[in-house]
Amino acid sequence: MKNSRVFSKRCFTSLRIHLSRKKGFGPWAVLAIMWPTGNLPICPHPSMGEHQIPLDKNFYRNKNYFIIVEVIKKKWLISWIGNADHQASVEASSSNSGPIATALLNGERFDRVCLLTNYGHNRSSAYCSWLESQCNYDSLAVDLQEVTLRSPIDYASIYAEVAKHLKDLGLPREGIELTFHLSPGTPAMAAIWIMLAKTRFPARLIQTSREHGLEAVDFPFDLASDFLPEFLQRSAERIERLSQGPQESSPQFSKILHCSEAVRQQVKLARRIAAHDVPVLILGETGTGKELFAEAICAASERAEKPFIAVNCGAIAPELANSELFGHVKGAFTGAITARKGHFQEAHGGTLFLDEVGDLPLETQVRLLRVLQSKEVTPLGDSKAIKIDVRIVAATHRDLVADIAAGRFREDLFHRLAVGILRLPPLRARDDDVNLLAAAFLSQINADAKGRPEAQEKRFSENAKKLLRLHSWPGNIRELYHTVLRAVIWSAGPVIEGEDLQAALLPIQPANSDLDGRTMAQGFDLQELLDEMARGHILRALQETGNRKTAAAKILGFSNHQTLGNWMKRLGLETQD
Ligand SMILES: Nc1ncnc2c1ncn2[C@@H]1O[C@H](COP(=O)(O)OP(=O)(O)OP(=O)(O)O)[C@@H](O)[C@H]1O
Repeated sequence: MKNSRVFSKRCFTSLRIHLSRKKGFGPWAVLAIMWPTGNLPICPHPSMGEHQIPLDKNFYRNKNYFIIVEVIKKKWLISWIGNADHQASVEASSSNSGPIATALLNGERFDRVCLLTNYGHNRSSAYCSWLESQCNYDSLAVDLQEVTLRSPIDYASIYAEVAKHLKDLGLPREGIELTFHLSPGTPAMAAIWIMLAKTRFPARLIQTSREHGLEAVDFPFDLASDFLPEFLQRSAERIERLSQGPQESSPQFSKILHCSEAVRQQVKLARRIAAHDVPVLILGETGTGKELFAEAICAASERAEKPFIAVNCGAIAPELANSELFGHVKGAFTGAITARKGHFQEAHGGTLFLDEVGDLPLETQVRLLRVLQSKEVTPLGDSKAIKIDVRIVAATHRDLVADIAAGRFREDLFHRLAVGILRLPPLRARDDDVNLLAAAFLSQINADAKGRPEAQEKRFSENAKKLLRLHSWPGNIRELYHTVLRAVIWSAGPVIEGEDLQAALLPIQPANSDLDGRTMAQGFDLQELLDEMARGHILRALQETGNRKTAAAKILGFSNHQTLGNWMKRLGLETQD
């Protein structure tokens, strides 16, 4: 359940529901009306179009209505055909139908079943016909893919063939929920499924056995997040190796004010990587100076005299992303009255800064990867590819490791962009940088104000400096600059007192700030803070599921509703059955 709105104490006599492709909701979106009790009295067919739904006014009076937008994903099962499957089909014993048939007969329904086989054509086709006849689906269509392996225990060829087949199927794809069946085939085949499911092709895993029937397989680890941090570390080492000869002192980096060791390291890496014409990925919270670093890298590179085009990918409407980046010809789509060059063509010869690259839709990520590989762009509606020579510097504040694991960011694109990685630390982790930056901003503001009749040369009191050090700066350097500017305005005399600074600090902090809105200076009880968060999330999950504990437990990642019950008891939450 992705999104819901509560219409409190309102009555509808009828409701017009428009089913459409919604931004970010994948291909199928279902609007339904849901009772607080969890019933679904109306659930229109998940197809496009408008539905007029009559409602009984009295029946609905004084109740809360939830309008639910739920994504219905198509379910695909992918599996090898194993020896046990063949045997079951030949022996036709009712007690053992083999791993694949067991999954189809005892589990949820799949919209598509794709089977890989390294057995002969006749045997595998016969098995598929048998499987179709066994399953009580109205019409089960099994796709069979014959594969040649060096051997059924040769990891390299299993990996190459499976990955190729999944790519040919256009996976991973929004709107498709993948399931891999681990039981058929060799242990090497199972190992490859696990590896792919945890990295490039996020998928659920299942297994079957005679004793336990069908089971979901859960792993208490995540390859993407366990592996990628190490990869990031190795990338920094790779940049060090890339650099040869004495380090130039590049004045272009002088705008990056710092005295902390953490930033010094990043500037050193950036200086070196500027000299190599490779893509760069800059990671860091908002306001940490990612764009400043990108500009300095461009200015210190051989492309300094060529265009530097900065694009905020997060600000582009998803449906316009392809045309913005790659351009379009006249009439390519409704509204394309004239042809337009994309940012790639505008940056030809120079540097393209893709800020918030993690916000690009998956389809644009695929095109971007293709452009980076082929060094050619094809504007929308055109058939001719245009050669381009562009250096990419990308940046994001998002946790790309989590995005890759969740299938929101393509791992192959990540590797392509992350030849050089810079990780900009948040301001709170930069030792004395706060005071240095605040002093620099204050003297710049003093200098700008000079000559104005009411201008006063301002300085910080010791108390104000202390407060600067204690604040957690969730908006980082951007927040620091604006706070100093506000404090200059608030302070009546030449000294910025602690109270002036306190008044200038923004009271609202983002929900994901480390201390949930509190500063270190205020002090906090970690356990109490965690319990408070847990209470909030549990109540939200219960509200969204109409108090159905099993469904709420699933949302919260608990294995069953008893675990949720235990948490609720410990946190003093009443069960509202
Ligand atoms: N080390 C620094 N020295 C001086 N000014 C800095 C420094 N780092 C950042 N700034 C300034 O802080 C502001 C925010 O920096 P920038 O726009 O580069 O951050 P960002 O990480 O790209 O932010 P966002 O993720 O929101 O796009 C800019 O005005 C920039 O000039």
